[in-house]
Amino acid sequence: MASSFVPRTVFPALDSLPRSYFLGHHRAGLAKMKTMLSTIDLVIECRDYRVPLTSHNPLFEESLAERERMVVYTKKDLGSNDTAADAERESLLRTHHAPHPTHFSTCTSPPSTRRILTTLKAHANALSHHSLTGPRILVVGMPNVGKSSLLNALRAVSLSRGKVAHTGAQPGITRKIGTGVKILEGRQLEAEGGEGVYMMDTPGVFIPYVPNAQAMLKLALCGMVKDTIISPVTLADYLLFWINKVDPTLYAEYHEPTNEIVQLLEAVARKTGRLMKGGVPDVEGCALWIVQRWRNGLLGRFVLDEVSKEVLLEDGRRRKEGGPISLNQARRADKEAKRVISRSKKKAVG
Ligand SMILES: Nc1nc2c(ncn2[C@@H]2O[C@H](COP(=O)(O)OP(=O)(O)OP(=O)(O)O)[C@@H](O)[C@H]2O)c(=O)[nH]1
Repeated sequence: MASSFVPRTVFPALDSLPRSYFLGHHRAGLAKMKTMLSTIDLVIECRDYRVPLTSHNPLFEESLAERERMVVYTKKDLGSNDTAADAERESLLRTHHAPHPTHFSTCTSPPSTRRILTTLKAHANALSHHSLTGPRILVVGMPNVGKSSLLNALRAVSLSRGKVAHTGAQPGITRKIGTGVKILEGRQLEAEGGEGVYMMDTPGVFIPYVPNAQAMLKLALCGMVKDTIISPVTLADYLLFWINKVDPTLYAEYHEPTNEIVQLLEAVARKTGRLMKGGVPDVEGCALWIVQRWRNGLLGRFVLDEVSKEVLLEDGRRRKEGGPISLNQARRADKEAKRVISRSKKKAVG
């Protein structure tokens, strides 16, 4: 019965879970970004609002530190429905990133895009005295965080132009650094703006070493890791763990509150007709389906990282102690990721 249901307070440790997804094109993309820095005026670093701490990739600060930076938390609409909690979270994150400007974006919300454009204009106005061609911006972030969608949104709101960057539900849609795309006309700037403000899309770059299995699960749940890397049932189980903490009635149309993922998935299979030969429930297919529903905001909207003054302080301290990550370490992580992917492919074939 719902009234006697007790959600799990801890998720199993899962020590064997892959912890790396740092691929060759991530490393190559980052190295190229580094060589381009002298032609860049501003780096926009995107992080996912649902995992504001976990989606922080230290590689960007280390490799692109010489340039001014703006932090944009994407997919704000998928984060929460609690206005007071959002306001507090946003204020803490703004203070945490100061003096870098921080924005919270929903790619389909013109007001949030306009706020970013206002900051970009101010930045460009301050710069354009010494730039002949106009300011250049690089947008960086983890895979699937919403970089291309942000670029398209800025261009649509500012110039009423259509989509130029490819977007998609899986990570790795953008594989190469794009040519500059205009997001502001020179005449939209107060000072001499040259040809306008151009933005370059970049491939998503994953964190070389994910500190623990829970962090990997959070990143995978938010879609930053290909769905073939972690078993869909494990991912769905992690989602169920979170939904039960937030509101177990979110899946009431399929099952009463439960901590048993297979029970829930079988109920989903029966209800939605996802059955295999002989009427066997397609548990894996249903696992992917419910994860996808959550990613689309159809199974609750909530933030997976706790954000408080203490947590932010502790996170900053831990990262400082962790020291910089060299590209050699990243290369080793790249090899490890390839091993993990090849193992998971073999498993899928077997
Ligand atoms: N709900 C919601 N979905 C978003 C938002 N921004 C992006 N998305 C979705 O997130 C997915 C990934 O977006 P992309 O813009 O392709 O992400 P990316 O960072 O360019 O991805 P890579 O190619 O892996 O680097 C797409 O399905 C987008 O529609 C947002 O603000 N809200």
